[in-house]
Amino acid sequence: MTFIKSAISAQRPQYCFSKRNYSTSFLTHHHRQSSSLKVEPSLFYYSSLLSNNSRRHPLSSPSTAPLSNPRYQSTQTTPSTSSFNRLRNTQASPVTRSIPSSRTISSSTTLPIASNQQNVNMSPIALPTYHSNNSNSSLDTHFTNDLRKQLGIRGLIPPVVESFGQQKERCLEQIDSKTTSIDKYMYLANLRNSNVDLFYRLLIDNMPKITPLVYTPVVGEACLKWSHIYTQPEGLYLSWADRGKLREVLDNWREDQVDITVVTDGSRILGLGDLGVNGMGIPVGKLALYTGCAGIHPKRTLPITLDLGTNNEENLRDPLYLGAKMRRVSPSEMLEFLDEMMIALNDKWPGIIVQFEDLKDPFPSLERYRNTYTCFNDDIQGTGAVILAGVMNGFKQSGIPLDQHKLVFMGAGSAAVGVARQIVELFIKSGIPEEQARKQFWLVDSKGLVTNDRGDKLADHKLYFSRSDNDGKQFSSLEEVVDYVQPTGLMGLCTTGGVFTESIIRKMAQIAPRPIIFPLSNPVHKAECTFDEAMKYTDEKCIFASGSPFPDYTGKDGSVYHPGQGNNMYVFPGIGLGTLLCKAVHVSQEMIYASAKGLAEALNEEEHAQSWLYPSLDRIREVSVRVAREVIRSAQAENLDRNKKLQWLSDRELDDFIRDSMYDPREEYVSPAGSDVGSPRGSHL
Ligand SMILES: NC(=O)c1ccc[n+]([C@@H]2O[C@H](COP(=O)([O-])OP(=O)(O)OC[C@H]3O[C@@H](n4cnc5c(N)ncnc54)[C@H](O)[C@@H]3O)[C@@H](O)[C@H]2O)c1
Repeated sequence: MTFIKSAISAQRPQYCFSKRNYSTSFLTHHHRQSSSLKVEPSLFYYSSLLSNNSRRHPLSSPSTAPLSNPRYQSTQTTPSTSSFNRLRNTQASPVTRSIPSSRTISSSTTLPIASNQQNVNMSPIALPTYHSNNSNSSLDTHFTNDLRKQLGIRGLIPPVVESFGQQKERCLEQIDSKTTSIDKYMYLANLRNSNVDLFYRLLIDNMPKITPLVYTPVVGEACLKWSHIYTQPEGLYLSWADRGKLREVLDNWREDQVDITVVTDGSRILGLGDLGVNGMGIPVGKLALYTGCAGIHPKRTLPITLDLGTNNEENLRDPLYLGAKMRRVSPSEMLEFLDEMMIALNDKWPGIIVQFEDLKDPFPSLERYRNTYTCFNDDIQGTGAVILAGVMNGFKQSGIPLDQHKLVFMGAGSAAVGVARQIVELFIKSGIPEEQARKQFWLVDSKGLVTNDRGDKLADHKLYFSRSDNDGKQFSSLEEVVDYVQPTGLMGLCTTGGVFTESIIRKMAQIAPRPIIFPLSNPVHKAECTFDEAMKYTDEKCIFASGSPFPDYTGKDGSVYHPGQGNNMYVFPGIGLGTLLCKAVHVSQEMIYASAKGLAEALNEEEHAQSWLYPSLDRIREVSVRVAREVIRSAQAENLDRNKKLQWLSDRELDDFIRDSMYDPREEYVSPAGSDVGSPRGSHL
């Protein structure tokens, strides 16, 4: 049914809109050729069966209706004291009938495929008789006997009717049987494309095991080999060759509504450098985490990779490289391209959340768009928030008052500056004047301590923390800086493994009773020190978090210590979910700060008792609810929210609403005879 919708919408003329600087060259109406559409009766039968039973959250918009553009349309405030439950009961319009967004199967021979993360040719193509409508498995052992009868597919699936539990068991067995990480990655990619619900059930129920195979670290290897392991399209490529026509390219995406996109230009993928379009694994993986961790519906996510050339010689020489074989366009050309993209995206999907990822220079785009569009940069802001959350808990454990902390940062790139700026916010909010708060930071880069009289031209983003109180002294080594500053905390964001030496760590233990040591560089071999080293050289006193996972440490008395991991997945899914649900106009600095506060407060009693800095990843969906709640409250406080109805909910009611909004594939939604047939939860997202 979804592809029927897609085919119909493909024939609709697209709206034009006028906006300053909008190039008229891509303000065209386009009509698509009508594709031939043959649908067998069973599809309609199944569709009506499902639609008759689908349910919808009363506070939500129908899944087929795009979210209103918060910039142009304000949702009326509901000045009511009614509780969430009253809203639930009284505001529910007669059930909005909609076709479930997943676990719908179709039977067609000449339909264009509507695929979640596939960009396919518009012309009718021959399909197998039973093809998925939305990347779902065409024939699923999950289908009940009744459903198989109704669809006329008896005998085409193995006889047994399986639960998610049984299906997951097989998946896990197959993953374990694969010997290389990349084989596991490819198996999961195939599952994501062939059986969306099962993939996400597997991910949600096995977060610590599956996440590293879907995202970091394995996605790094996948990106390095992307052009060689490629089997099927995922995501959308916006190419330099298509500039001036980006709006038309967006029309090729087969979903009516997209709520969130992750955009990379592949210029700085993880710590691996310029990988060009091979960076597509990053937006694909990150959006899988948006769905897994925060329940943003997979149909409403869009991975985008910009093909603006590559300066990677290997790519340029590789006959199988999947992108344009040209050198990268200039930074100003790239900004022009981004301008067009942002306008086109917001024209096609008003209010879409844009998350920038792994751009070589992430600051210009963030500064340019943060107050105009709903966007954020995870490398700067997400990192800043997640580390701030750990630091908030760490400061409490350190026993040192906030205004007496002195923090040395090894590294002064986007992550370091993002983290330092967030901690400044904390200091300011706690009553420390900004000028004083700023002076509690010492940033060191590859040229030494960042000072005003160092002799080189500092990048703009370093200026805020550049020091002039160094009495003309220049420091070329971290140890000299530590001796001079006597810091209470050491943050490593310099991509250079082992620079927190034994001697430096021991000094930290002499300076502070419980020194904060955060070696945050990824992957593991680039970490500034290991958990083992930090614990050993501080006599097990350090407050520790890393970017990459480290094994537990067993202390001298046999106690087992668990290292904190400042993983961005603690915050970005909740930031996206909160922003989406309250329909925020922008993602403000306050909202980012609030996400950190939400994360810091998400620890349960047991985790607090063990002095953890971050909650268990097993509870990530609950953590995302908490983060989303804080993001929504912050947007409300700044009047950036357009979904005013949420203002009338208590925190508990708001949490319930957030939970109810999350996509969560469940058994009961696929039983044709059951009363609750319909979309998995969160269909309105
Ligand atoms: N949640 C997390 O833990 C998290 C999030 C984002 C980034 N990171 C990690 O942070 C690191 C930095 O990321 P980024 O995006 O800021 O990179 P970047 O390239 O923008 O910055 C690196 C900085 O380190 C400095 N540097 C490099 N070598 C150095 C050396 N030997 N001594 C001192 N300074 C040196 C550079 O001058 C630069 O200022 C990466 O390893 C990344 O994986 C971790």
